[in-house]
Amino acid sequence: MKKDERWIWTFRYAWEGIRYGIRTQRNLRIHLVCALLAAGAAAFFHLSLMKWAILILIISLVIAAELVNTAIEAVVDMVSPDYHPLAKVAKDTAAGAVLVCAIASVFIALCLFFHPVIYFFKYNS
Ligand SMILES: Nc1ncnc2c1ncn2[C@@H]1O[C@H](COP(=O)(O)OP(=O)(O)OP(=O)(O)O)[C@@H](O)[C@H]1O
Repeated sequence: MKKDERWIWTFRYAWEGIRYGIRTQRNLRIHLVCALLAAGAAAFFHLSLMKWAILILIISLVIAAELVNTAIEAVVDMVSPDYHPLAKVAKDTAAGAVLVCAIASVFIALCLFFHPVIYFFKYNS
């Protein structure tokens, strides 16, 4: 394979990983639905460009954390199919990372939408 063709395959493998995550991880699908709802709300409330940027950043962070969690689960299942306390540590801390990002995303969404929602109901009631 030519060197300049390799980056295309890198994208292809990355896309396969994302598709695998969506296919197998229920939580990832839930995060994606929440992300679509948040993007719809952002469009509805005409969020500023800066707020859009923050929203996209936190959505990407949650989805990336979920994909890394999926990767860690796969590696743990491969190297330690039987119970091992370190396998438990790896899976639980990876899941903890997703939880931290998900909780942060809820608080950030509250900050982003607080004023637009207040103004919307103030001037439409
Ligand atoms: N090989 C193992 N050794 C020790 N504990 C394990 C092992 N596999 C799983 N566990 C424990 O069981 C929990 C659930 O594991 P599981 O593989 O079902 O992950 P999960 O987070 O439920 O994955 P999914 O997102 O696919 O539902 C882990 O968080 C961990 O505490």
